[in-house]
Amino acid sequence: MKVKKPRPVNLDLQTIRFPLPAIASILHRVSGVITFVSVAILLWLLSISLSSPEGFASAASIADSFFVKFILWGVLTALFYHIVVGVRHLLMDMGYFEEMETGIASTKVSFVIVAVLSVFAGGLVW
Ligand code: HEM
Repeated sequence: MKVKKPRPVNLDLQTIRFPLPAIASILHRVSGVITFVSVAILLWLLSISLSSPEGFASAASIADSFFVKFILWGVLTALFYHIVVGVRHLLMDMGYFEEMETGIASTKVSFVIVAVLSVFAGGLVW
């Protein structure tokens, strides 16, 4: 079929403005992937720590560096983000927050909850 008038096409990602719920959705997928990868690493660390008293000591020394603590904090923040925004997603599946205004408001509330939990995660790690 031939289109008479060419339709406007904008594939330049740098000029597309995403609404806040769209950004939250993309980050939710990213946080899911981070959680998926980190589960394997955390299980490996757990198995070392449970293997023997020496194993526990070496797992504790691995987790003692600033770099590893920073990664652990990031992993916990990604997990909290995934859970909080995931619950919001499930509420949307039930029919809540489907309009643009409530969608944006619930996204902002989710971000604030995640920020608080992220500070809490920092307290746990350090
Ligand atoms: C080890 C734990 C978890 C892992 C590795 C994980 C991983 C993922 C990944 C990779 C996705 C993206 C799928 C996609 O966008 O195609 C996803 C989606 C989702 N996750 Fe998780 N997840 C975990 C725990 C949870 C928890 C505790 C919740 C609780 C609310 C949750 C809620 C959701 C929801 C609602 C979606 C669908 C989002 C959508 O349809 O766009 N997840 N998860």
